Amino acid sequence: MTLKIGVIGTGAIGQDHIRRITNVLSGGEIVAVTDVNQEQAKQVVEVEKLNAKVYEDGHALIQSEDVDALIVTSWGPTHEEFVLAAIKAGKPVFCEKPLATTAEGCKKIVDAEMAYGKPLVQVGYMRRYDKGYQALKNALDHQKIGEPLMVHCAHRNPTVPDTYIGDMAITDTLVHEIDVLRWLLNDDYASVQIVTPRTSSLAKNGLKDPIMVLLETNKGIRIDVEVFVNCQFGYDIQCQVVGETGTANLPEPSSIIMRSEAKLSTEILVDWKDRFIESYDIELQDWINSTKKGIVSGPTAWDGYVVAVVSDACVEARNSKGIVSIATGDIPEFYKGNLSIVGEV
Ligand SMILES: NC(=O)C1=CN([C@@H]2O[C@H](COP(=O)(O)OP(=O)(O)OC[C@H]3O[C@@H](n4cnc5c(N)ncnc54)[C@H](O)[C@@H]3O)[C@@H](O)[C@H]2O)C=CC1
Ligand SMILES: O=C1[C@@H](O)[C@H](O)[C@@H](O)[C@H](O)[C@H]1O
Repeated sequence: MTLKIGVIGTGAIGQDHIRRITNVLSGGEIVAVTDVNQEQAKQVVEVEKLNAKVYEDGHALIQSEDVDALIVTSWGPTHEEFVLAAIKAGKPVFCEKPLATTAEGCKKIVDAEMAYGKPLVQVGYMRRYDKGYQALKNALDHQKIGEPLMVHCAHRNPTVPDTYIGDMAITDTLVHEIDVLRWLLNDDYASVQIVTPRTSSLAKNGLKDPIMVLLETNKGIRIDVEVFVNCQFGYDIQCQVVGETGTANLPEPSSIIMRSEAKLSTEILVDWKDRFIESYDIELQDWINSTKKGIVSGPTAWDGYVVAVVSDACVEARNSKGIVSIATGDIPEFYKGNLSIVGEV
């Protein structure tokens, strides 16, 4: 059976997911699309040669009998509304990060899903599907460097668009580390502090860029994450775990090593689409397969909620310039069987 999928939001990642489902993956077909920019949605149908109907809005698409499952790739602040509507319609939904822009919004989704009685929601935290992060997790789970003590991370974007404003360094960018590190370490966060170095003269729109995020986990592991979204030189993701008997680093994406013109060089990727291309493919294929089986095997609404609680605390820490405690609460029974299945390597 082919999973008939409707996509809400045909911007950058919406188009990317449409392309991979149409040309790379198996078992799914895009039968419906919508975007507030209707012209763009029509163009995507044309360019990708989709046999898909363009709906006037997300709600009409969700209600359509032609659609089995949904992908939400519209702007972050619209996710909550569409995910709640999908749950009400009893349809599985893959929602790009963030699940909602506030913990309160995510909690409404968690409550609605539990009231529905069956998991329907997967959140697009694709780093859990990255082979590099999976290898790192494997090393930690098998005690290859002893107990983890510290983690040093960097999340660098070359530049960001003018729509990237306010707290997005936290709510749009840092959220990837918040999700993947709790999965990697099998731990949750206890507190956060944010320190701001001198701001880059190349940062636009009043952004304080870079920032340094200092997290502490319940087990006492200390994490520092540099978020620098105008670093100019490339899309650069770093993660080093320091354990009791060694260190383990996230591998660099593979690239040829050149000796030329008296220089030894390797390329650095510049686009997030390329850095995690394989992870997105694996993630969406897993979602299609799991949805057909009627299960959620990737990051759940609970994971999306926890990330939002931590992200809210980070925003508070930045504003107050102090150390903010984090209490994510106990995972409900409902979500226990669904956690971290993609982590088993
Ligand atoms: N997992 C990942 O690595 C990535 C995730 N994302 C997430 O995906 C989402 C979309 O990001 P981009 O594609 O980069 O943004 P984008 O701005 O390129 O595309 C978003 C699209 O949603 C449409 N849209 C906005 N409100 C809508 C509504 N109410 N109904 C229908 N369409 C609506 C816009 O017109 C636009 O075409 C964001 O939440 C972002 O955080 C984006 C990039 C990478
Ligand atoms: O999710 C993503 C974007 O939305 C976000 O704006 C970037 O900072 C991240 O690196 C990218 O992975």
